[in-house]
Amino acid sequence: MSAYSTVPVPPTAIRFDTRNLTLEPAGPTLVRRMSDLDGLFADREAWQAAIDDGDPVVYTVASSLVPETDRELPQSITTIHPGTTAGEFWMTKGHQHPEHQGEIYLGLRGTGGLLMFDGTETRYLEMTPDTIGYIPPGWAHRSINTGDEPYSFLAVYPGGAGHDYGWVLEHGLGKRVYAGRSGPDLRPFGS
Ligand SMILES: O=P(O)(O)OC[C@H]1O[C@](O)(CO)[C@@H](O)[C@@H]1O
Repeated sequence: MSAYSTVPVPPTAIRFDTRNLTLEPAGPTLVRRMSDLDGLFADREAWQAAIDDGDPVVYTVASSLVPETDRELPQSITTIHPGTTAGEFWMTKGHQHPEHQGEIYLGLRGTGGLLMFDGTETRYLEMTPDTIGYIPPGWAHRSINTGDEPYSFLAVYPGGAGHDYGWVLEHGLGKRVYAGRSGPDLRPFGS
């Protein structure tokens, strides 16, 4: 038997409840409030006002029991609540994987966007239920709820990839996504 086949999770059936959008056996659930998104929305005053007004939950990430460790393949369901901050759609913090590795997202419910940036080029994918968004190695990524109901998607990613949030704070993601008259309005990051 390979040394890798014994740690840390044995072959396991993970139940994906498509109605309640849960994974069982469940791992930790991460809750990100507005105050966790410091420095990410263009309008800092509007961001602070939302915190003062109750610090709403912007998104949750519910993981299965597979851990974020090297060679493992964790899964999680992210749900971003609908909302805007000074017109900018609510979104995940966004990160780069320090160990450049790919990742897939499967749209489950609601409508969203997958914004990717490689340091030069920006790509934006519309995400609806049954769309698989592919994030190639080396592309920082952020998800955005572009609808008026919660947007949920399943992520599957290499457990050793890591999350670099500083890179996104420093470089942005090339664009910002605002609520336009007829859908998402992508504006240059620095505008
Ligand atoms: O790490 P962030 O940018 O807060 O966003 C969370 C997202 O990242 C992941 O943890 C994995 O890339 C997803 O499960 C989740 O959608």
